[in-house]
Amino acid sequence: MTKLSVNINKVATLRNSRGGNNPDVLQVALDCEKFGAQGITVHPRPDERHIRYSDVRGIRPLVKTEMNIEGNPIPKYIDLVLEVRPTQVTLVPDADDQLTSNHGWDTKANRAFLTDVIGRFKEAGIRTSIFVDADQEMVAAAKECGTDRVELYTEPYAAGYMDDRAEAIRPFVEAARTAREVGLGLNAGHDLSLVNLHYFHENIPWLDEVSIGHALICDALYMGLHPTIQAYLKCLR
Ligand SMILES: CC(=O)[C@@H](O)[C@H](O)COP(=O)(O)O
Ligand SMILES: NCC(=O)COP(=O)(O)O
Repeated sequence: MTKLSVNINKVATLRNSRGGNNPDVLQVALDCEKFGAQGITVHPRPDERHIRYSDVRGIRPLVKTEMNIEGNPIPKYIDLVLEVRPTQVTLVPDADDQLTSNHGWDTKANRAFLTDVIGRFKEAGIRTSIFVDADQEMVAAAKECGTDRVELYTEPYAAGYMDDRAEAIRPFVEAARTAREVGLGLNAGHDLSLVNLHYFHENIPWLDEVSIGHALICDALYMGLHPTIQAYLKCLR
């Protein structure tokens, strides 16, 4: 079974645009679960322009499914994750001022650093995942860092889907096979949508989790949050 984890960063971005607490990010997290989401993802950035560190602390006790915290393991992020103890932490190599995530880790060049950070989170009983490009070498090297899972960065798949979806999925199937062979769990995310999700899942049915935010929240503007979450779940059946 592939779990759908809803990334609620975009809801926080909307709230932050006016100050105040509308929409209420904590309530949206609860409602996503009520409407069928099997996890909640947040990605606090150092400048807190999307989800805030205080949101992460507020959401943790409310989430009854799985909580996934994504981000660059700078010291204050590591402290937050160890304090909040989510189900899963996903390490993403974002620069401070990056608009959004746009690449995975070089797991060979950063092996010592990643091994150390992964070890600290695993010691605290937190499942770990490393954000990687669809590159078999990077997936295999992620295993050597001691992580439980990898998350494949799917933006290139989403970008290539309309032109030639068979070609766009190819490196992802290869990377996913490597993950399975070396015994890593498998997540995926970034720009997955109602257009491209079903084909992705059909080709990689052993996926453990997808985390989806931007397209899902956009769809919810038209369809409503409950029908939207149900539509995404249908793509994963
Ligand atoms: C790692 C990843 O792909 C997501 O966490 C994504 O970066 C979230 O995007 P925003 O923070 O831009 O909403
Ligand atoms: N890890 C990917 C994620 O959480 C959501 O990415 P996106 O759907 O907002 O592009």
